[in-house]
Amino acid sequence: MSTSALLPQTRRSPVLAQIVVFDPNVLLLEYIRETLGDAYNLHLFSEKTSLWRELTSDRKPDMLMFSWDSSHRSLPMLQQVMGQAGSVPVLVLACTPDAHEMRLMMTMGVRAVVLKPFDQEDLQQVIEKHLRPAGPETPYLMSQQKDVEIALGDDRYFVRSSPAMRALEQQAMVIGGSDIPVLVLGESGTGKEVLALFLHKSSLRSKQTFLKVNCAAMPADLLESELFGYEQGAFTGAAKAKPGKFEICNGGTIFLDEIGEMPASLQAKLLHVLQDGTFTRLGGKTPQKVDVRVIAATNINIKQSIAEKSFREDLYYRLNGFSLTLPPLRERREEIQLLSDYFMRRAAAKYSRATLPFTERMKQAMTEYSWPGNLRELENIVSRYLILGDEASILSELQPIASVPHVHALPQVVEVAAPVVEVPRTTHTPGEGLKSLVKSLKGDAEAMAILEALEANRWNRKAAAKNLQISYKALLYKIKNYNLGATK
Ligand SMILES: Nc1ncnc2c1ncn2[C@@H]1O[C@H](COP(=O)(O)OP(=O)(O)OP(=O)(O)O)[C@@H](O)[C@H]1O
Repeated sequence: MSTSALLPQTRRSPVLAQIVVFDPNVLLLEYIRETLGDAYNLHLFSEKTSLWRELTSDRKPDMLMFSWDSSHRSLPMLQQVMGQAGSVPVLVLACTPDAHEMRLMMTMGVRAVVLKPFDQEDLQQVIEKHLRPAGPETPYLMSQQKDVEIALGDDRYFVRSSPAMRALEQQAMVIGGSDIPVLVLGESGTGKEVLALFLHKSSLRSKQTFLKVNCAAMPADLLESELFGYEQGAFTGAAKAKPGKFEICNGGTIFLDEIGEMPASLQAKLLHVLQDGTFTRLGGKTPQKVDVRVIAATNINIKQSIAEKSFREDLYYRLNGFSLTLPPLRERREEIQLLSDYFMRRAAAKYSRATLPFTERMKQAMTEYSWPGNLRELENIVSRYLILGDEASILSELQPIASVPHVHALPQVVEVAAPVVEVPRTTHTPGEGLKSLVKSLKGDAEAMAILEALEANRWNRKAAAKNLQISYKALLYKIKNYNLGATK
C-alpha cells in the first residue's frame, strides 16, 4: 500500500534541507509539521513506501527521521528505511527504547536517537548537528588538520582512529540525543572521562555544565556534601549553606567517576535522584528537584561488587541505561603512534619545547609494550621523553612488566608530566612535642612509600595499592591527602 505524503508541504525551497519523516502510526506527523515545517523542506509519510522515489525531486533527502513505537512493526520497518538510506543520516524518534533496542539501532547505522517528548529546539539542535556534522557551529568540532581528533572545548580532545573506538564514538553519538544514563567501563587510564565528556558534548545538554566527581577520592560525609550540598549549621564548620554538584549541574551532565567505590550510605540517595530527580541537602528539610543527566564510570568489576553486596543492584540497573566499554590500549595498538604524536604535540606546547621525533626502535617498543596504565601511562612516558630526550631510559621503561626485577632496579627518571611529584615534607616546629614529630615523620615515610609504589607500577594505582597491601580506595585517598601530584 502506498499512502505517501499524507500531509501537504508547507513550503518548498531548494535551499531548505529536505527531510523525509516516516511515522508508521501518524502520531507525530502533525506535531513535526507544526514545529519544523518552516525550517525544513519536509516530506511526511505514515506507511512504508518507496520513500523518496515518490518525492517530486530526484534529489536524495538530506535526512530521514523514523518514529519508533516499540511495537513489533518498528524493527522491520526501520530495517526497510535503513535499507534505502545509504549515506543519508537517519534519526530515530523514540519513547523509551531499552538498551537492546538501542543496540539494534546502532548496529543498523542509526545516527542518533531522540527521546520523546522533545521540543522544537531540542529536535532542531540534533537535526542541525547531523545535517552538518563537521560545521563550526556544531557542539563538537572536527580538527582542521586531521579527522582523528575531536575538540571538546577547553583544549581537550577525543582522539580515536581504531575501528573499536570509532564504533564507540558512533554509539555515543547515537545515544547523544537521549538522556539515558550511561555507564562507562574500562581499565584505569583508558579514557573514561574523555568519553564521558564526548557523550556530554554530543548531547542536547552540550552547552550546559559538565562536572566530574570522583566518588573514591573522599570519605562518605565529604562526598555527600560535595554531591548534594549542605545547609548552614549542618555540621561544625558549615558557616553558610552551599549547593552541591547536582544543583550546580542542573540542566547539564554529572560524571560520577569510580562509582563502584561509592559508599553504601550514599548509594540510596543517588538512587533517589536517578528515580525522580529529588534530593535533600545535608541538614536540610526541603527536597530539591534537578534535571541532571548522570554518566558513571568504574574500572572495578561491578557485578562482583553486587554479588558481594557492596554495590546496590537496583542502582546498577538505574545507572546502566546503556554501557560503553573502552578497550585497553593493548587492544588498540594501531592507535599508539597516533596518540604518541598527539601527546608529544601537547607536551611540547605545555613545556614550550620543540617536538621530539620518535625513533624506529622506540616506535617498535611502544607498539609491543603492554601499557598497563593505558593512555595515562603513554602520556606520561611521552612527556618524560620530551624533557629527558633520553631514548635509552625510555626504552628500559618499556620492558614487559614481568621482567622488571625489583622496584629499586627501575631507572631513575625525572618526573615531568602529570605526576609532578614533590613529597610535601611535614615541617616540625621545635616545641610541638614528640607526638607531633612522630606524626610528621610517619607521614613523610608513608608518602615516600606510596610514591615508590606508584613509580614502580607506572602510576597504575590499582597495582600500586596491591603492592602496598591497602585498598584502592585508601590509596586514592592518601594520594590526595599527601598531594602526590595530579594523578587525574
Ligand atoms: N581518546 C583520547 N583522546 C585523547 N586523550 C585521551 C583519550 N583517552 C584518554 N586520554 C588522556 O589520557 C589520560 C587518561 O584519560 P582519562 O582520565 O579519561 O582516563 P580514565 O579511564 O577516566 O582514568 P581513571 O580510571 O584512572 O579515572 C588523560 O590525560 C586524557 O586526556
